[in-house]
Amino acid sequence: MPVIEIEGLTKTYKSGLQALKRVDLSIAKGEIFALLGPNGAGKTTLISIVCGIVTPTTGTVTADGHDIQSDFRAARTKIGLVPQELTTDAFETVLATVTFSRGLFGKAPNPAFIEGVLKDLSLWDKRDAKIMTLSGGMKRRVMIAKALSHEPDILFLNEPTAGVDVELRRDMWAMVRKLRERGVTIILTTHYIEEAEEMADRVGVILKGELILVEEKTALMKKLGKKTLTLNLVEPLDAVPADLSDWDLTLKNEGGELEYSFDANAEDTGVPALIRRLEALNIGFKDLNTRQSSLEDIFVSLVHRNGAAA
Ligand SMILES: Nc1ncnc2c1ncn2[C@@H]1O[C@H](COP(=O)(O)OP(=O)(O)OP(=O)(O)O)[C@@H](O)[C@H]1O
Repeated sequence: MPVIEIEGLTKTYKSGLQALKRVDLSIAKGEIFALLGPNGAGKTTLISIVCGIVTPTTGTVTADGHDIQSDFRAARTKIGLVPQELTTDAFETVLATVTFSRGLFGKAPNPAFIEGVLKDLSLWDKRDAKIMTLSGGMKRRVMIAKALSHEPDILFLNEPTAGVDVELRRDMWAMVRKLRERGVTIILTTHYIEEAEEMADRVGVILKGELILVEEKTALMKKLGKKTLTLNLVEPLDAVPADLSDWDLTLKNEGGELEYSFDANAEDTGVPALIRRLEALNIGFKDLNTRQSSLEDIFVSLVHRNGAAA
């Protein structure tokens, strides 16, 4: 059963800018879904519509079966949103802010639950601190605590780790996993592909308002995955020799490294023949290694391909 169902969603802002072009997307309960896309692709617009902050031009969205427009309150109660920007009262304490946030959703007070949330986010010791006295990372944790205060089943994280340090990023990832274990569905947008690679069950790529791809992360990496063979040459080369034009080669590191990108799933990868040819040409190498292309490589090539096509 999908927990979020998006059908025929479009958004044209008053300026005439079409931020979303017919998005259809269904997200299953308990899934971690990563929405990737460059700046201005429409990620925030999409999230804002689902959270009822922006009105769609056409299309429907349901959250846990509730239409986000006709049944707004019920839909909104199911959702927690951690926005990109910090929006919170600087003069309030951590505990008051998070407690108040729960109240906004009409939920009965539950101090024990709030205590648990603050402890999970290592905020309990700071509960009496005013927000303005906290570090940027701590403020971000407060935003997450606020979003979780009313026990949502669906959590939107808009660029959760933009500009945070490595430690906080790891903490966030751990927290996201913990939430998922409890059955919370998580939709995150990110610029850090590493983050999607680490966390997501499924990945959606949005470009210029279009959801150009939605796929299981592992399948995506397998399907589009390439491997790169790097050879550390004995003598640097000025250019890739014409005799090697059958292979997709690039020189790196001032000609000291030869890189060969190939389809790891292919019957004939071209690797053995390349090695033989190098030997015949007397191009020696000291060392070699191969690596699987990352989600980042895949993403960059997708953006490149679509950008070039447009
Ligand atoms: N209120 C608005 N009025 C007019 N245009 C808007 C408005 N909000 C966003 N846009 C435009 O819609 C497009 C999509 O913006 P959106 O914020 O959804 O992208 P994004 O993928 O979240 O980007 P980022 O990663 O930079 O936040 C952009 O071209 C943006 O300038």
